[in-house]
Amino acid sequence: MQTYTAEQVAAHNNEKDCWIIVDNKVFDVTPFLSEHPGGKKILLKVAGKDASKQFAQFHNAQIMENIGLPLQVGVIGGAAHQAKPEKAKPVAEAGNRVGDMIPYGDPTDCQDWNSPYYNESHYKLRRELRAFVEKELMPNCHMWSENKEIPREVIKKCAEFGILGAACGHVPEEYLPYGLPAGIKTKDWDAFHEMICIDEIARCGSGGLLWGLQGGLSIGLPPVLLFGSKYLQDKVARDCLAGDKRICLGITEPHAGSDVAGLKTEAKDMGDYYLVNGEKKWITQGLEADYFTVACRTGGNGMAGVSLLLIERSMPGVTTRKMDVMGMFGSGTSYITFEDVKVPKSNLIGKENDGFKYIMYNFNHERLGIIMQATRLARVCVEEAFKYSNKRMVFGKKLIEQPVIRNKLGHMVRQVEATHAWLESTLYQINTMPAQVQPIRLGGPIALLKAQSTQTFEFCAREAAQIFGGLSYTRGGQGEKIERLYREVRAYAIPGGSEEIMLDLGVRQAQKVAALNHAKL
Ligand code: HEM
Repeated sequence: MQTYTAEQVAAHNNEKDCWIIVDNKVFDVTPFLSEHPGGKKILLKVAGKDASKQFAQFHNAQIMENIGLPLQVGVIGGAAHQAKPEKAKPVAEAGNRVGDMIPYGDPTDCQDWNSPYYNESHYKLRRELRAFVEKELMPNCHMWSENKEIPREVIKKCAEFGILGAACGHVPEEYLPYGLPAGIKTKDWDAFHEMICIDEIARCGSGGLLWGLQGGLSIGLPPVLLFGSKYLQDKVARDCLAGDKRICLGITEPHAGSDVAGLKTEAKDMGDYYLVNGEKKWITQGLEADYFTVACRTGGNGMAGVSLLLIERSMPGVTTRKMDVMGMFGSGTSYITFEDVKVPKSNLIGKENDGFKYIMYNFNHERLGIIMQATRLARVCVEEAFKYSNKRMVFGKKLIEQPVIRNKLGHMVRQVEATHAWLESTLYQINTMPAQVQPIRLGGPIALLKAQSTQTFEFCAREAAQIFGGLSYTRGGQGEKIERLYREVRAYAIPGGSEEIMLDLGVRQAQKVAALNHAKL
């Protein structure tokens, strides 16, 4: 790239020829003057000068990446060598340190704390994912969210990186077209690897992106993998994990949400097929799904009469329509109708009338996914708030110098760190506790932890929004992530078991376990 001296740049100082310097990079902003959302005059005031401070004050990193860099014409002499490296130190030389060391912007194990939970494979995974997410997802995340669509080729790229394969727990090697991320073998894959995958993607600060990539897949495919026949697994698993087909889970209905056992979608036994009629609502990734793992009533009332069927879009009578919702843009939230759909008996997942058991089994995995996401999204609020408080000047001081702002940050941090520590301790149980006792021992704590994580997320989104002020009320720009996250909180606090149901379930389960343990109550 061409090098210039500050004196050379200073000559480009008028409306017809306007250059500026930001962080030792030289930009020709002449063609951008009348398009600049902040105004022409403000740019002309710094024409030919170093405007690094002003740029940092009003823009986020994505603006430099997407709009600034295409205007770059050179660097300040020797800056190619002097330029600050992107990261404080190359991660490879910094032990387990990952990220920019923004206070609490990453889990403590990434910021020089010792941890009993992670080995080199976890750090390798984190580093590789971070580079992938920062290059392929983060710069365009806001645009996809505003367009309410994640391009197919992005989903394919994520599949090729192994991200889709990583979203469904333990997947047999034969169904993983691209293996797992960072070359990790299936036998070595554990709950912490899964958490790191979600954690790194969630750094984009968009639940819609996460759900648009894998929100349906991570809950729709596991029942097929765990309980479906080889025929069904062969039919769907590889294509879905390759990002070529999509699958979703259809449980919630207009008349049955938390009350799963009350669902009404009917699958009538017609001999060699089921005739399915009913409606499903708020189905993530349903809009473009090729396959639907659907809870239907095959027996009497209540939980004993529910079965899971794999319904295919190609079957006549399946219709999906886009729902207009508050957030999670790009995740394909849909309303689905099944009208006289003939579903072959070979598409029954597991045994007839055992569906409720499968759904409940699946819920712990689903809830852990929600917890991992909500905890990182809350952390994004902390990170953004810390960064902004360190640059925003109010009453002659940086925001961080105001005790009231430090108080807000303190409350945010203590909740995120407590939630993350509880999550890690729970994942350690998933890795080490015998599988057969996990549903009874972990169902309650996972339910309570889900409520803990979503309330933490809600608190942090609110407090970060207060710190960002009007910027968090504005779509795009510096408060972009906070504005989006504030709208996405409900998508975490309600589905997968609302906070109210979770808190109640957690205590009921505790009573059950206490009885089994002959607790002296
Ligand atoms: C490469 C150079 C620059 C580019 C590509 C650029 C781009 C942008 C963009 C995309 C926005 C809209 C941000 C939003 O949606 O919130 C914006 C806003 C703004 N820019 Fe720039 N800008 C540049 C340089 C500057 C400089 C040097 C200054 C100050 C001297 C400046 C001052 C502002 C201001 C005051 C706003 C409005 C901020 C707000 O809405 O809160 N810009 N700029």
